[in-house]
Amino acid sequence: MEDGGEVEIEVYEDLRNYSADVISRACFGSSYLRGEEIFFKLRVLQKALAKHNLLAEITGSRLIPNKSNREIWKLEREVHSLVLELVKEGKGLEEKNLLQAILESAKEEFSSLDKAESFIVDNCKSIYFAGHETTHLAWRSRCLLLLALHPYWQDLARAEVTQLCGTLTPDAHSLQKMKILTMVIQETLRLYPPGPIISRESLGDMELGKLRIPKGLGIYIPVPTLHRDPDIWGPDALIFKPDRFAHGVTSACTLPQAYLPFGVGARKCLGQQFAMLELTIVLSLILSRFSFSVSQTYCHSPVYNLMLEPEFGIKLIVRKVC
Ligand code: HEM
Repeated sequence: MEDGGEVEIEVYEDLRNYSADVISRACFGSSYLRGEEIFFKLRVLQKALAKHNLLAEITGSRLIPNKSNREIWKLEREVHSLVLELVKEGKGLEEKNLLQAILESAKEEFSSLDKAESFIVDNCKSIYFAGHETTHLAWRSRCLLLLALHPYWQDLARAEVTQLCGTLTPDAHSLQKMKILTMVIQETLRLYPPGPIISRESLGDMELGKLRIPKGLGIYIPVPTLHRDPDIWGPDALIFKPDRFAHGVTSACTLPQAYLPFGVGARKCLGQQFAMLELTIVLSLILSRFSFSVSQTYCHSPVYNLMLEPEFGIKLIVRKVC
């Protein structure tokens, strides 16, 4: 792209691949290309699983050998063997990565091979869903889209990056000071939390206000509903307004516990700091090199595929910043 020139880019798929690359390197080290193969299969599995209606499911329906369940089982077997092949390849390697850490835990925890294998495969799947799709959705797509729609905030964030880094790559010192970008990310996660539902199971009979909750009941917390409630965020709850976070979450709303982009309690997101850092680095790099606006061909249509995804991708008009 020449200085001053502009080009239309469908950023969603490119950024998804970038995300797979980052998390594959972090998880699988030098085997990241094989990691990407696994991520690709898991993506297909994610789409197949999303066809189930979470809230209106009949108990046991996932055990019926119909076409959709057979497809899911086949994919699960394929992912299982791919992960185990990768584990065999990685055995004996000296490098320290997440996969090696999972292998060591499995060795310590389980004496049975079957249980150890399920533990390894389940953890690899969790990292994919938890670490790859979420971050991808949160920033590469939604942050860029919201900044493209709000040039005022885009200019402000770029000015901050330029002031802190000049022509240099952001480092640990400058990243810590990026207040505007942090506010933009927080506000994006409020309006578009990548994990729209947090689930829990009641471990015992309990009462919650006037509700009686029996043991074993599945509880689904609709995060976007809490994040857009005017009683909590004020009458401008639906508006993109990053400066509501200028003094942190506590001052941004009347009930800070209702801000749940990374979940809550003991099972809260393990990758929160990693994700925030990754978000800030990539956004600052993009902002320092390009300005962008939304293409007229962009069609806003979020769909639920276990995560909220833009059905037709995200098209931006991108210009080089001189
Ligand atoms: C913007 C990016 C991200 C968002 C919005 C996000 C959000 C979430 C949410 C909502 C949960 C469920 C928490 C709960 O049930 O209370 C979760 C769990 C988890 N996340 Fe993230 N996540 C992100 C990035 C990452 C990354 C980059 C990693 C790993 C490198 C990661 C690893 C995990 C893991 C392992 C869990 C399961 C924790 C457990 O069950 O104990 N996440 N995340």
